[in-house]
Amino acid sequence: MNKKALRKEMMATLSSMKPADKQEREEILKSRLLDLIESQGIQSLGIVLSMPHEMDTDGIIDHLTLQGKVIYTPVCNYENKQMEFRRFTSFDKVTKDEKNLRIPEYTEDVNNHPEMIVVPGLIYSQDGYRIGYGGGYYDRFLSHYDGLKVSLLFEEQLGEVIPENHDIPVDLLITPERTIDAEAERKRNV
Ligand SMILES: Nc1nc2c(c(=O)[nH]1)N(C=O)[C@@H](CNc1ccc(C(=O)N[C@@H](CCC(=O)O)C(=O)O)cc1)CN2
Ligand SMILES: Nc1ncnc2c1ncn2[C@@H]1O[C@H](COP(=O)(O)OP(=O)(O)OP(=O)(O)O)[C@@H](O)[C@H]1O
Repeated sequence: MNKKALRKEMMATLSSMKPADKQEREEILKSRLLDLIESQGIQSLGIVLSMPHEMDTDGIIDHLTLQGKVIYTPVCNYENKQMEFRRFTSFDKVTKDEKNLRIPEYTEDVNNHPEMIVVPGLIYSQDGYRIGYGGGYYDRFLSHYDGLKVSLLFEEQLGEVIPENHDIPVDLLITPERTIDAEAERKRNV
């Protein structure tokens, strides 16, 4: 199957998850991520404002904002294909971009080097390679980023991903069941 068909299939799988079941697993993912942030002493992080079929990030963002962590969310420039991370302060100060994605209202407070970035995606291999939504926004961005890269996913999203030249793998994969040290998997595979 090509990447486009794989994306479509995974979107359908995610959309067909029973809401109660999805919510229960998201709660586990949330607490696993919060534990990691705590144990690593992370103060600043980049994370998406989720779309309906995605892993819900609003609860995570709420919790971290209350803890005083500094949150940045992505804003895409669809012309030059670049992405930057803008400071998020409140859900009252969120607007929509031209593709209907939620973004923080304009602020000059941009930080492209938060300590951790939660990287979105549809399909992941155990060694941290990823099929995203196809813009290449994260791959381009991550080529200049050297902090901790973490992804949150359901077990159903683990599969085979054939790495391409520009693909930047993540360091850790968190599922409701386990945390996979993707970097160690890569070392094991060479
Ligand atoms: N919630 C959330 N925000 C996010 C992402 C994400 O995965 N989730 N992104 C993660 O990268 C970035 C946005 N990614 C995008 C990827 C592709 C297109 C896009 O141009 N889509 C085409 C259709 C592509 C297709 O053929 O399926 C379009 O809308 O015309 C837009 C945004 C930043 N913000
Ligand atoms: N570092 C880069 N420099 C230039 N072009 C890139 C880079 N990374 C990705 N691209 C281009 O972006 C397009 C989409 O890439 P790809 O299919 O790997 O996206 P993806 O991994 O699904 O998305 P994302 O990285 O946004 O989650 C491709 O045409 C690819 O060549």
